[in-house]
Amino acid sequence: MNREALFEQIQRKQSFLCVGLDADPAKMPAHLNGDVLAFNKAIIDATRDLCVAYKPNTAFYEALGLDGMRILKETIDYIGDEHFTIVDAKRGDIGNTSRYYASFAFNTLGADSITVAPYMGSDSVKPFLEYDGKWTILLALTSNKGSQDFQHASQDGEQPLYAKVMTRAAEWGTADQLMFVCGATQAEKFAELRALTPDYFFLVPGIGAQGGDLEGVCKFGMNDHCGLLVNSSRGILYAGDGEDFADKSRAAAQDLQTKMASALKKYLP
Ligand SMILES: O=c1ccn([C@@H]2O[C@H](COP(=O)(O)O)[C@@H](O)[C@H]2O)c(=O)[nH]1
Repeated sequence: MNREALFEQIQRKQSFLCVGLDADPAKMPAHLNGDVLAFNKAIIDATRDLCVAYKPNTAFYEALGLDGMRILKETIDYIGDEHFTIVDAKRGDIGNTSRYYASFAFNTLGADSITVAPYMGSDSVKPFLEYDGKWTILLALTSNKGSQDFQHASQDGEQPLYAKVMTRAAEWGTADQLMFVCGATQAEKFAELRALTPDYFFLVPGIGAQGGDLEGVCKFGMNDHCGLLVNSSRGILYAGDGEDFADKSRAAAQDLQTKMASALKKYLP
């Protein structure tokens, strides 16, 4: 899916919501007996018209063993082409290995994008960027407390690491093939992040359970293509735990979509 098609979908649905598919059998409603695929399908059916993207985090599927890989693939197939799909795997290795991480996400799973860690530098990221029509989503300023350890640090009075990552990576990939992960818990930095990379989309996790600031993210992070995909995983998936869990998930997604529709009216240039 290209940037224009993504923006068209955002405008049509008045939503830039990404539903995170972090399916945890221990948190799923008891009556599903741990059937992760049935759970995912029910969540997808309940939220399709309210979101523009889905983000399965591979950790939850890897933990299920061989069956998890099948469920991950069947989930992505079930989502279909209308939505932007993000394989949240935070990959990145020497180039020869990254090529196979990229092949898994794009050829095997058929996803639109994969999250990648920038720590190993340009040759570890470039194999992901070689796929036409696919996206690399690079970790820039993550939502967790540990982002303070390295990402906020600067060496010898230079810009902080997150800023260096964004500036350098924008030389490797255009705004039509590269996005950045910027956590909603870092909303006070969004004006700076947007100034560093005016045209790029940001994948923004951290609202809901992690306490991120949706309004701040929208106010300082929106660009003329919206430029934001805001993710919620637990806040939507586990809004209910009874037979009506999908209705509860829909209500949680609807609440976010309503807020996003007002933010688009207020902040879309
Ligand atoms: O900085 C980051 C990068 C990735 N994540 C992932 O996003 C979801 C968030 O889940 P919630 O339940 O909505 O908190 C999860 O898959 C994380 O691994 C992130 O949180 N922060």
